[in-house]
Amino acid sequence: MDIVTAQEMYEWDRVTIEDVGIDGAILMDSAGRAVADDMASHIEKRDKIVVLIGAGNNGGDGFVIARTLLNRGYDVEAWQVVPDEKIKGDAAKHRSLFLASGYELHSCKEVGEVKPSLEKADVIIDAMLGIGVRGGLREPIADIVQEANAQKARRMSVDLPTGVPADETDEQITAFHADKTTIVAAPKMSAFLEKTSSYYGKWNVVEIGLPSPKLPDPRRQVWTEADVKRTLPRRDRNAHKGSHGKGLIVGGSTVMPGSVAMSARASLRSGAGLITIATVESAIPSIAPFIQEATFVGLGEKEGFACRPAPSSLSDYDGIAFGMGIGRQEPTRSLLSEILQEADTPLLIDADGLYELPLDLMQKREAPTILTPHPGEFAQLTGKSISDVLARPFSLSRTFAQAYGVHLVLKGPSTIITSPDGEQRVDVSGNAGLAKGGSGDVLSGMLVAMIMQHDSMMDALANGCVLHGKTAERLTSDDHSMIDLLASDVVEGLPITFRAFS
Ligand SMILES: NC(=O)C1=CN([C@@H]2O[C@H](COP(=O)(O)OP(=O)(O)OC[C@H]3O[C@@H](n4cnc5c(N)ncnc54)[C@H](OP(=O)(O)O)[C@@H]3O)[C@@H](O)[C@H]2O)[C@@H](O)CC1
Ligand SMILES: [K+]
Repeated sequence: MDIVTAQEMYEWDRVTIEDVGIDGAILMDSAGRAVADDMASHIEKRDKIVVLIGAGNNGGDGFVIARTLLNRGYDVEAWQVVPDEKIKGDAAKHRSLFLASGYELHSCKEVGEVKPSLEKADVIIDAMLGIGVRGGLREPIADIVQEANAQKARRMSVDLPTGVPADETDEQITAFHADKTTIVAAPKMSAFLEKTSSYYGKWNVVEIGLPSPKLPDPRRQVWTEADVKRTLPRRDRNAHKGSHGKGLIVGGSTVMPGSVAMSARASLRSGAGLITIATVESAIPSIAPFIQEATFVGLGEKEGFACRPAPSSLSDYDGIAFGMGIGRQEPTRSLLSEILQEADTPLLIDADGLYELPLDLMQKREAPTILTPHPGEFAQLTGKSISDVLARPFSLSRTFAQAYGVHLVLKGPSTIITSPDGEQRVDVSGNAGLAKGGSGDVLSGMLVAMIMQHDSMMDALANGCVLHGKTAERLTSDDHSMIDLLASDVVEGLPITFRAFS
């Protein structure tokens, strides 16, 4: 499922109308009818429905939706919240069709006129503004949004909640707070951003008749369960332990010995053939009983933290993860520098490994490098503030991944995975149960296993993220709550997820 910016959506409309020749008013009719069909499945015939209609094409969709629902016998009051002369083009055409069909159109210049209807409504449909919003809301729309947000009615938005821009934004916004949004054709970026996603409520996308083969590829998509099922490698009957990769997990310290064990276990539960843990010599006896399937390499240590030299024969491994519980001390960072220069296999760097990362060495690597920061770690890597990262995760990820030639997994409620050439995939699985210590260690372990089994790095990373999130979702819907779920529960929940997906 592609994710678009406003500009990309306008280009899709242009291609459809100008290049393919589908009439704009017909397209609007298809869009409005598709949205009406979707909303009708959430509305009862006895519900009092108010449709709020703005001046642009979002309002045009609103005229089609109101007419379609009235044709089907729903109890609808249509309210135009802008002066007649503002309505132009295809929207004006659908306004005429609405009136010519014999339906009543109310209009208001200020919120007081529509307020009694909003108070009586069971459902408020917002077709005031879509991707064309610019700047803060003007009156009377600002007041109407506030009034609608204060009602008990179910709020449903067409394409976007009014006031939410399609794209990344630094601005503070006031917006319609939808319980449900029916998105037209493709989700817009703002559905995945911290500041704006909550305004959408539950959302889904309706198909409106755009010609897929002709639409420019935004190179940004939601990675769905179906995508995982399609791309997850199948196991060959003749496989042996070497077929699925030898992985090396470098991490841990005397004060944090457990995280490497968790990563290793997650890696093995995700199909890695063999896993070696490289950790400080003194921690091995305490870790080993918890992970009988792994082999160990002892690292030299200074005051409990790992130091050079790196494990010999790094090239024997098919994938390496570095950083979990390793600490941020200088000797540890020298160890990473050595590994960055010597490892000619995919290298994933997480957690403490991301601290003061030598970016120049990363740029020089020929084998893939994968970084898995959360927003705080990414802010430190880019020199931005966390709020900048949360406001512009798509653009900052793309710029960074392209500049340093890395695969970036920017973790969050919407995890954004970016390739060195700027392709992006978004994983929306998971829940607040994952916001715990150890979740990142589990994900890193899973990703190393995925990298070793997939031919495509992007498939590996996106599949690993979705399988991680889906496991948490399943566990919190069955035996656990988001409060008690532990990272180790996720590891032990992996078998059922893999059975469901493969
Ligand atoms: N091609 C098609 O037919 C298809 C179109 N589609 C639909 O069209 C939508 C995009 O339509 P759009 O481009 O007309 O923009 P839209 O969001 O309606 O807003 C423009 C109006 O808002 C006004 N306005 C702006 N900012 C404002 C503010 N802060 N406060 C108050 N007013 C403000 C602005 O006024 P102006 O600034 O021009 O005076 C103008 O009148 C899209 O989301 C989808 O629903 C799809 O169905 C696919 C097919
Ligand atoms: K809207």
